[in-house]
Amino acid sequence: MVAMVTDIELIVIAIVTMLTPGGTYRLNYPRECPSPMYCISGLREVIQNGLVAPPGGDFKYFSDMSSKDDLDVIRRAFDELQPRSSSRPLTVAVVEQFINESFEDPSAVLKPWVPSDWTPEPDFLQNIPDSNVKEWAKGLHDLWRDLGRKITDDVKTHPDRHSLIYVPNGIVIPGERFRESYYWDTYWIIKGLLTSGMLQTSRGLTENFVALINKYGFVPNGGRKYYISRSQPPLLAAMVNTIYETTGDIEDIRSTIDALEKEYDFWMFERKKSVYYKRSSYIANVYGFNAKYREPNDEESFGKLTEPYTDNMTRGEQIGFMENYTAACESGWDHSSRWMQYETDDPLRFKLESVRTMRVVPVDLNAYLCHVEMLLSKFYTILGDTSKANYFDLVISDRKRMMQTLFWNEEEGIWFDFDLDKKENLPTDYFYASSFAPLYFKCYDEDSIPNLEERIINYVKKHNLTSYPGGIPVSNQYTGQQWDYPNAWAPMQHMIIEGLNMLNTNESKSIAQTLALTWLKSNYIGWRQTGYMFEKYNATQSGDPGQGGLYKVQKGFGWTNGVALYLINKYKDSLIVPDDVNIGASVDGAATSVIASPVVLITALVASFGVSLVSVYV
Ligand SMILES: OC[C@H]1O[C@H](O[C@H]2O[C@H](CO)[C@@H](O)[C@H](O)[C@H]2O)[C@H](O)[C@@H](O)[C@@H]1O
Repeated sequence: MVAMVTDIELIVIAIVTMLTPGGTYRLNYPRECPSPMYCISGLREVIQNGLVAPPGGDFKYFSDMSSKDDLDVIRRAFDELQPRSSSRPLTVAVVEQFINESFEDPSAVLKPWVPSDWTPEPDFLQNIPDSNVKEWAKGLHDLWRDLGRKITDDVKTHPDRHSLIYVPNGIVIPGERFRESYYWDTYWIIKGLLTSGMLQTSRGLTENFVALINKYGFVPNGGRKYYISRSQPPLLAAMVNTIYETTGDIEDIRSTIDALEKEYDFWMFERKKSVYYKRSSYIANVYGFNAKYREPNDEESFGKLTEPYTDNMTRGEQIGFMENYTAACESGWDHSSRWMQYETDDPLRFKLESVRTMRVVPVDLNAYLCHVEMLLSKFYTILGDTSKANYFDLVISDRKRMMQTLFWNEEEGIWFDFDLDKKENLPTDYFYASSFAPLYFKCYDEDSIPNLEERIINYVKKHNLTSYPGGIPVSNQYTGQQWDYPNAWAPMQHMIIEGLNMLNTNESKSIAQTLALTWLKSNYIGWRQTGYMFEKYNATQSGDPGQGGLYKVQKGFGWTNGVALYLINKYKDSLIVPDDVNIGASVDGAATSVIASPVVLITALVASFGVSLVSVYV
């Protein structure tokens, strides 16, 4: 029987209220300046108007700089510079000099950090049979030293001077412009760290998130104040569980449980929707943003990323756009056709201007939260609190019923997002990697889906997922956005490979292995050609980095390395990588080029997609 909304809501509110310290749900919202340079009036406008250019053309750099003195002092100094008459205009040189004198490079407060549990020859390397793979795995393991950072004490003592949020332990960053920690990336980073035997570092990362939950009530998108109006996919419980499965140490649970429940409350109070469908009501979760925290357009790039889209909008439209844009950032899928108008006759079809994230009930978010509920039940059972464990069991069965009704598509044999306006699934001929989230997180009732294994395998075959040389594309729609075709992302490969593996049939395991080997081969070729690991790849060309979106493809790269290390370790006995890779190919002109110039590469990419590439910073 499906409970009516009022019943479920009453139960959820009563019990969550009962569980919340102090009896009521309260979200802290410190009014903080998103970033120092952003809060010097006049300077902010000068930057927004593009009078001065940041290094690499990336305005996020300005938001990441620290002020050398208290903001009031910097403000006064800037006021002094303001032209008193048009005969003394504020010139580029004057502003540049002011920025140089008053602010410092973002790296000043993020010191390179080699985690103390990093060792040159971790155990897992010894068991890799192929020598090329072994050398590559060693190179990946070494990258933890490049991506480790420690936040200096100045950020703690003078928080107003920095956009960075102080956390007590070292962090592992994704790489390049992403020079702070990111929430959901860290789940896959931890998969790799544990492969590398770095338990203490992994625990430190989860402790940092616990500190953020204690401060804000949730984990912000990333470790900067300009990210505190939104979170990212809630994977902290899954991180804790991954650590607990390695250690079996109950302390790993005891020390995080209160924060995990507090975070769960955030999602259940701040990101909840009642959905009335087929004469019943359900509670589901959607991505959104906290207007209480700040204006929706206080984002990190001084409006430079969104300007082209909002220029011709009214103020009201701009606010609606920014709310949905920010909600898309919270999903981690920023940006994607998943959140846009998709009707074929809509002139705004697949245009970022039409972003409507808050009108979509996302299948992956609900699978993540279902998993949180399962883990809270598991953790409370381990801690001996049966009444809380029972409560979460109850919630899980409602969650599964909701997911079966709103997301499961009997014709296609997989789960899809639900459109709140149309009251139906998003078009089922569109492929999105997120459809596999309930499989990976086991959020379904086996009794309600006969032949699940066969259904899922048929779906994989229908979309020829094993046929892509560069990994599974995140979607089958081309929009020029980065969470769309032909980009292939490490976290999605991991989720699909593991989901198929867990189905535990010979065929599903063999497909999982094929997908894993293809992905690793592509990562390896890219690495050999350029010397880098990338944030995303091109599904259509083994070894090529991904493209499109609002910033150029980033190197580093935290979650890609984490997934590669994890999969190398799992498939080491079948993994053989090619010997004859052309070494030295160029990616956006960064590496030494002996075979292709950037122009040749871009021309080749354009030819293979049949469309022009969209990128603000390329
Ligand atoms: O500045 C643009 C966006 O950059 C981030 O998103 C992308 O990188 C993150 C770090 O790897 C990743 O978690 C996310 O899935 C990517 O789309 C940032 O998280 C966004 O909020 C931001 O708008």
